[in-house]
Amino acid sequence: MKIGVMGTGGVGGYFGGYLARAGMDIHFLARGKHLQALQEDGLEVVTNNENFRVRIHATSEPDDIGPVDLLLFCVKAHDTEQAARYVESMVEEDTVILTLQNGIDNVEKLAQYFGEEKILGGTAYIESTIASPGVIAHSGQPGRIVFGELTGERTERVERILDLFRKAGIQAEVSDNIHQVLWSKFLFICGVHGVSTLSRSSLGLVLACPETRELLAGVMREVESLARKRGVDLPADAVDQAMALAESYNKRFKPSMLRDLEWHRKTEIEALNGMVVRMARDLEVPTPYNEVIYAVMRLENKKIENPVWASQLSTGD
Ligand SMILES: NC(=O)C1=CN([C@@H]2O[C@H](COP(=O)(O)OP(=O)(O)OC[C@H]3O[C@@H](n4cnc5c(N)ncnc54)[C@H](OP(=O)(O)O)[C@@H]3O)[C@@H](O)[C@H]2O)C=CC1
Ligand SMILES: CC(C)(CO)C(=O)C(=O)O
Repeated sequence: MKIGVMGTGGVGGYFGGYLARAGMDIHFLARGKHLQALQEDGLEVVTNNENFRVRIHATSEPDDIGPVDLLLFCVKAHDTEQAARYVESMVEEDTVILTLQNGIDNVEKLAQYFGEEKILGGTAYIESTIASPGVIAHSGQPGRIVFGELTGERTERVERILDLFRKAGIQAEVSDNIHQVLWSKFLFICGVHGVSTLSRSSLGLVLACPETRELLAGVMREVESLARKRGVDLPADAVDQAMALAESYNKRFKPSMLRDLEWHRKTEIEALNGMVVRMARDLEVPTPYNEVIYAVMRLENKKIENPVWASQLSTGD
C-alpha cells in the first residue's frame, strides 16, 4: 500500500516515522528547513523509551509522489483547505484519506473537496511536536490512533489500514462510531486546550485551582449541550469521563494550543472553541465560557499573524 503523509509534524512525523521504520512505501510532504533536514539527514523520532532515525522520501512537490492508496492528513485544522488543494494530484479514485487532526469539521471539509466515500474519520492520542528541523519529540504514553468509516461499517479497507498500523508497532483501534469519538475528544480538548491556554498554565495547575477546575468542567458542559442539540450521541457521562481523563494526564502536561501560543505560532482556536461559539449561535445554545476563551485567543492569533499591528498598539506614546 502506497502511503502519503500530508504534514510531517508532531502527528504525521511520529506515526509516519513508525511506518517508515517498518519498511512501508511511505512518502512525506513537508517544507522549509524541516524539509531540508528530512532530505539530508532523515527523520528522527525521539520518545520516552526509544529513539530512531530513518531515511525517508520527503518532498514539497505532491507530483513527485503521485497518487497514493492511503493519505494521512496531519496538518493543523486551519490548514485543511489549503492542504486539500495542494495534494489533489495524490488523490485518485481509490485513494483513502484518513484525517488524524483535532476538530470536528475536517471530515466535512475533506469530504466536500474529495467526496465523502474517500474519507475515514480518525483521531490521535499523542503528545508530540517538531523539536528541531527533522526531529520529532514525543512524550507521555505511546501514541494511539482511533479511526473508522463514517458509516461505522467494519470494511475491508479499514482492516487493511489497521493491520498496517499494527505491523508498524502503532497502537490503533477501529471505532464503529467515529462521530462519537471525535465529539468526545472535541469536548475534552475545547476544555483542556481552552482553559490551559487562556490561563497559560499546565493542566495540573488548572485542576489544582477550584475556580479554573470549575471553568474547565463548565466549558465541557457547554460543548456537551451543543453536541446534544446537534443530535450527537455522546455517552450520558461524557463530561465526567473527560474530567477523569484530564485527571489521568501528567500534571505538567501542556496542550498543543498552549505550546503553540508560547512559541508564537498560530493556534487552532478557530477550529476548537471558535467552532463551538459559531455553531452554538446558530442553534441558540448559550456558551459564555467558550465565548470568553475564543475572544481572548482570537486576539492572540491576530497578534501572532500581525506583529507590527500588535506592537503599534502595545508600545510607544
Ligand atoms: N501534536 C500533538 O501532540 C497532537 C496534535 N493533534 C492534532 O493533529 C493535527 C496536526 O498537529 P501537529 O502534528 O502537532 O502539527 P504540526 O504543526 O507539528 O505539523 C503540521 C505540519 O504540516 C506542515 N504543513 C502544513 N501545510 C503544508 C504544506 N502545504 N506543505 C508542506 N507542509 C505543510 C506544517 O509546516 P509549517 O510548520 O511550515 O506550517 C507542519 O510541519 C492538529 O489538528 C493537532 O491538533 C492531535 C493530537 C495530538
Ligand atoms: C490532548 C492531546 C494531547 C490528546 O492527545 C491533544 O490532542 C493535543 O494536545 O493536541
